[in-house]
Amino acid sequence: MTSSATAVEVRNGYKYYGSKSNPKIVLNYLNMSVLRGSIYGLLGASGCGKTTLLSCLVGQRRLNTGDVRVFGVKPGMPGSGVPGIRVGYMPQEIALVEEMSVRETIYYFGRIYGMTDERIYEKFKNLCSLLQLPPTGQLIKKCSGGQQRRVSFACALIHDPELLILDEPTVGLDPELREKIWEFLIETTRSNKLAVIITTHYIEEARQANCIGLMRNGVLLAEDTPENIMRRFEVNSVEEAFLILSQRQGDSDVIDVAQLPRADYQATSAICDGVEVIDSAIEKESSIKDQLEMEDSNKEHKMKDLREWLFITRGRIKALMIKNFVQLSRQPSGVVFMLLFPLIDLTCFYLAIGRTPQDLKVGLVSEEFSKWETCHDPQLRMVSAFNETCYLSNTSCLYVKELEAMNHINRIFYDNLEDAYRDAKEADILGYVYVPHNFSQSMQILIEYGRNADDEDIANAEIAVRLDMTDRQVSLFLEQKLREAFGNYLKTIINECNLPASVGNLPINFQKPIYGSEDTEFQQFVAPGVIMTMVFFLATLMTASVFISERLDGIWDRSLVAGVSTTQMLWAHLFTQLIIMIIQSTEVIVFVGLVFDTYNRGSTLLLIFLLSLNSFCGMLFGLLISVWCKSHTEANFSATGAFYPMIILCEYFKIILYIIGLLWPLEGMPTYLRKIVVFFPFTLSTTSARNIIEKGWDLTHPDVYNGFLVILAWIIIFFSFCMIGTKRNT
Ligand SMILES: Nc1ncnc2c1ncn2[C@@H]1O[C@H](COP(=O)(O)OP(=O)(O)OP(=O)(O)O)[C@@H](O)[C@H]1O
Repeated sequence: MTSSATAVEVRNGYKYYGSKSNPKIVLNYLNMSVLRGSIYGLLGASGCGKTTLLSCLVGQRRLNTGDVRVFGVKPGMPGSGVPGIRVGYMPQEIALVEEMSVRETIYYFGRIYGMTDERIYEKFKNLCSLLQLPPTGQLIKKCSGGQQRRVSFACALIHDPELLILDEPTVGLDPELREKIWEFLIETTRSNKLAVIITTHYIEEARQANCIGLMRNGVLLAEDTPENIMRRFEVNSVEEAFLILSQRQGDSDVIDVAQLPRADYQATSAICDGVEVIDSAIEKESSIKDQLEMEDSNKEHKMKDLREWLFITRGRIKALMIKNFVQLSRQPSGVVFMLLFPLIDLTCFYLAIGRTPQDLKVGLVSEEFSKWETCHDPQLRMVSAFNETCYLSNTSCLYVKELEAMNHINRIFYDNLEDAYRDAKEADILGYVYVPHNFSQSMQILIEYGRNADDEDIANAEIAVRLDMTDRQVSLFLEQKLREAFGNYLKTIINECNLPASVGNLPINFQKPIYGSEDTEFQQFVAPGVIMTMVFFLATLMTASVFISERLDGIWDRSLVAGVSTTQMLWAHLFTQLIIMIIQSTEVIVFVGLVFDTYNRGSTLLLIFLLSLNSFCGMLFGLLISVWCKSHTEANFSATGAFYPMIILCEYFKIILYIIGLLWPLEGMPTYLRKIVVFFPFTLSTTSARNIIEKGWDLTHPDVYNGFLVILAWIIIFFSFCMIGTKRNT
């Protein structure tokens, strides 16, 4: 049974990485005991499993078999305080937020441990002088390696833990400071019940520990006081003893536990118990009293945890959110990414897409006259009504004038058809318009005789157009403009010939639109989809990158060991980003409204709400990517991989991609696919946005609230998968 004097006990600890069928054994039925009020030096070659063992002690990892007890309870049990307030952990890597100052870092950990700011201040003052911390306002990234290590050490000590676990704390520190740290550890373990487990590559400094565990290939070869170890091997240094022991075990990577010398293998606390490491007062405590005390202490901790849960949770969320904002605000690229990129992207969109094409080169050939200069003759009469007869001549000039009025078309005049055709073939012009020799006369006959005109006149009253149709959007636009010009040409003739206006009209009348206007800008139509997708993926990339950095830097793990739950971490991030998303959405809507004069017939607030919800959804998607991806590269691949199918399949993006020549209308999709894509994050939400903007509908309309419901459903799906993934990872 674990005595109250025992802080840490590992029995038959077995742990492997990799698969069950091909395990890489890191802890091989290891036994270990650490007493309260003592320093335990854990020594061993690189890769022997020290960090893995420590991570099992702080509840970061679990053993595959065997038992770990910290203060008599399994790490991770509710109310155990491990991970959490009872343990101070300094990992091997720095695991601090580079953008935070020394002071902010210490306060971050203090708040996470549930300390009041006054208490943090007091402790901080002491630690500053003890560890010679750098100036309090200095950013961590501006500190030297040794300074960062000292700050990291201070973070592990800030809350007066009962168990201090230090993974190579003295690497990179000068001898004087190393000595000071050891003095501090010896003093603190003597004066209170602090237990310290320390790993170090400076084997000789471990002489100052009360107990040493020599580890190799996942087992403790020996566990004893430094003096006993040196005595047993008849050497003068711990290093020599370790060398002899290692040589005895040979170079084999696998150590057969059963073959270890009994005294070494058992490596029990009883051996280290012999050391006078505990104050006489502590020694005198009876085991019964110890037991009661331990139970009381556990109960007390449980009660305390319950009482302080609200206070600590609030403090932690606050600490995490402050950290997030500091991190973001001190990374100029982050601010640019979140606030400036949307504006830059939108500006590019509004300047590049949906604008009316200009300067379209079209060739003009008219066989009505030999030189185009004829059209500039002020005496030229193209239409003259006389005795109820309307005479037309050279009216190709009239058509050319109509084209000129259109602004979009750059007319290139040719004297013959061959030249125009050659240039069109060379793609110097987009096509040509050809007016036959007796066009005006034939047109006159057609107007006069209608269906009695002969076939030749009907054929000659026709303007021939030949276009390069490879750029479909441009050629469709040109076609429309050429028809429009002909309509205007006809109206002028009908007007000047005093004929009824309806003669020139098609018998179809497009009346005032129900919604929108006849000249609805293409941009106005596409903009909601662009904005929705843009904010979604900016949020995705930003979140994935923040979370992966946090995990790679070790801050995530360190915060978990400090007692923060994954749920708290997620909520803090979600709150932070939600605030950013609301700012971003407001900024985007105000920007497009003011700068690009985009109208909104519905509620702006509802639009901001929809956009924020959409980017929140994108953020959760980023979170999901970060949970399942190990590196930035993997995350970027996943985000990009998801981006294209989503936008290609979503209704409105087909149009943008159509413009750049990649896509076909949604109506061309197989019916089953159309039914699927409506459940994609942007499809119905974009419809909602357009219905708010164009039709002024509110949340009571199904075509508005359906978009909200789909986004909410995705938020729930992403969040659930995030929780599952995070729990699985931890
Ligand atoms: N997540 C992991 N997945 C697979 N193997 C791992 C993982 N973490 C550690 N290992 C392997 O387990 C072994 C023990 O690693 P560990 O970090 O515990 O050693 P260590 O004694 O702390 O080394 P060092 O002194 O260099 O820090 C090493 O061979 C390492 O490569």
